[in-house]
Amino acid sequence: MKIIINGCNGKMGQVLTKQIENDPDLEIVAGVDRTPDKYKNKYPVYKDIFEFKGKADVVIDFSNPYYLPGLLDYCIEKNLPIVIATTGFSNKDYKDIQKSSKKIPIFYSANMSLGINVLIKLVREAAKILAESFDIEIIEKHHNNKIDAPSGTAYMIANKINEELNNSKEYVFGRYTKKEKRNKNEIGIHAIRGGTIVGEHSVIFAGLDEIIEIKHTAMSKNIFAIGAIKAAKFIVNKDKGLYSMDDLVIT
Ligand SMILES: NC(=O)c1ccc[n+]([C@@H]2O[C@H](COP(=O)([O-])OP(=O)(O)OC[C@H]3O[C@@H](n4cnc5c(N)ncnc54)[C@H](O)[C@@H]3O)[C@@H](O)[C@H]2O)c1
Ligand SMILES: O=C(O)C1=N[C@H](C(=O)O)CCC1
Repeated sequence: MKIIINGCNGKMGQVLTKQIENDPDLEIVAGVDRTPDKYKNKYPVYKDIFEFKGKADVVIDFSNPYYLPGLLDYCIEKNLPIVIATTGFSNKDYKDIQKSSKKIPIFYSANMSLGINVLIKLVREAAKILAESFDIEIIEKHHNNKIDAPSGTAYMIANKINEELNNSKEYVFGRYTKKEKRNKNEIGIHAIRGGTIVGEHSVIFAGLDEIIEIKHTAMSKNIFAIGAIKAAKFIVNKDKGLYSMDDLVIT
């Protein structure tokens, strides 16, 4: 499988490079990054994906939302499947991803780890039982180089809980602007940034005299790269459409 890595000189791009280079079935044919000379990669790196004239089977993207329009245009023009792992997208970006998936296969997940996707399954079940009488709060922690907040994963967890509750919840980000008591219809979402924290997500169900906390801790970035490779192997021969971890790990 011939792969283009978009954002290849970022932290995730470099972890993904190592994982792919250890798999004899995979080949990186090109990388794309706005700082193409930052590392001595074994593959050519371009500033703009349209500069690559060779053949590829799939694109894996760990970069920045700024890249999205060009990336989708390229994949549609070449009829290439794409795995999008970038976070921090706007509502318009999500609509563009959905629209593009009517033409090409797109796999999107804000978190490629197996663990977070099992956590989502667990918190959906818990929310079904507890939402009437328990307050739900999400806390995420990441390293001090992360640009977007709250994390794409925190949004994804909140959206899945809300889906389970007929979209009855509204999101409250931090509480410093609020001078009133907590409303029952809220999901609070809180972001912490510091040091080299790879990624932690806790979902807290707080009730009368009892608390349930369901937590995932990422111990290395390898879990995201391994998940993205699995996603690439999964969509490479799929028809156009929008795919997610639900299709890959949760049956
Ligand atoms: N889905 C997942 O499982 C998962 C896991 C980890 C990270 N991420 C997401 O992946 C993205 C990348 O994470 P990272 O830690 O590697 O970040 P990073 O900042 O280390 O890397 C991003 C790379 O993209 C390039 N880039 C950024 N903006 C650009 C622009 N405007 N034009 C061209 N190139 C640009 C940068 O040069 C950099 O090399 C983030 O959105 C992060 O949240 C997702
Ligand atoms: O390191 C990051 O940046 C991460 N971003 C994703 C998110 O925003 O949810 C997934 C975890 C790591």
